[in-house]
Amino acid sequence: CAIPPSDHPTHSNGPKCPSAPRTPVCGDTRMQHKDLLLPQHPQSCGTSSRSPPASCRADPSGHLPSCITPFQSSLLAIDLWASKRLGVCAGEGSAWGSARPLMKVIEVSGHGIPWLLGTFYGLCHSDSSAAREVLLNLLFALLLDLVMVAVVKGLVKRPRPTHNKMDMFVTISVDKYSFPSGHATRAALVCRFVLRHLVLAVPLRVLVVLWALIVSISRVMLGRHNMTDVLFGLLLGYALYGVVEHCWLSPATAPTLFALWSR
Ligand SMILES: CC(C)=CCC/C(C)=C/COP(=O)(O)O
Repeated sequence: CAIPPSDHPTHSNGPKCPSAPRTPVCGDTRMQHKDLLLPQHPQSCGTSSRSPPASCRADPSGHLPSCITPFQSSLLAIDLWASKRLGVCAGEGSAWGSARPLMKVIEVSGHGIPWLLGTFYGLCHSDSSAAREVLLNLLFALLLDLVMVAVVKGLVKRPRPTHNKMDMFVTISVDKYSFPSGHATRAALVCRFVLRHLVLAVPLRVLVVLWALIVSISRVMLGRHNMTDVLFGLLLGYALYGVVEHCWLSPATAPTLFALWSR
């Protein structure tokens, strides 16, 4: 990676930022300011639209944490650069653009709508009380996941990568933000849930784990997310399963809810 002189953090008509890191440029994957967390505050140091220094974006009235260190901003820069390189299905003209339709099928397999509708359908049509208990808890897990992801996205407000084409199947307003990946949280949560509560043969268990990994990797390949969005999403989904397990709904703990679904 080279650092072009034009990206030096001192701007001719703005405040000087001597300690700010410069932005690496590799091939045509130059990072832009909007790739970093948030829209810039007008008073913050880097007023240029070209790679302003991350540490100068620390702004008490803005959305970036004021404590971001040069080390953290370097990690973010690496994340943006590597994610852009890995976004090989971000468009039809991208390096692996022909695989984009397949990636979009994988995307739908991890989308909230099919999971919510499928779980609800199963709940309405299941005859066994044990199956109803598992499905009711899966529904709770999926809703909890949607709420948590929406809250974190709304708080962090990290924009999606600039190379992302916003052509996703059914989104809600916070889905313009990227951190964390809702698909990754759902994949990790559903994977843990299924492995714990469904009796599956080993090859099927392996397939479930592979599905979760493929859904997660496809988020970066499609250009929807940076790697840190997906990694945090996986951790969040994994942790959310712990909450679901802790609050496990049963006829003893939630009798009214179970009465709704009993026949
Ligand atoms: C509308 C419903 C029920 C769910 C939205 C699902 C969705 C579009 C999540 C965004 O996922 P990423 O954060 O991985 O892009």
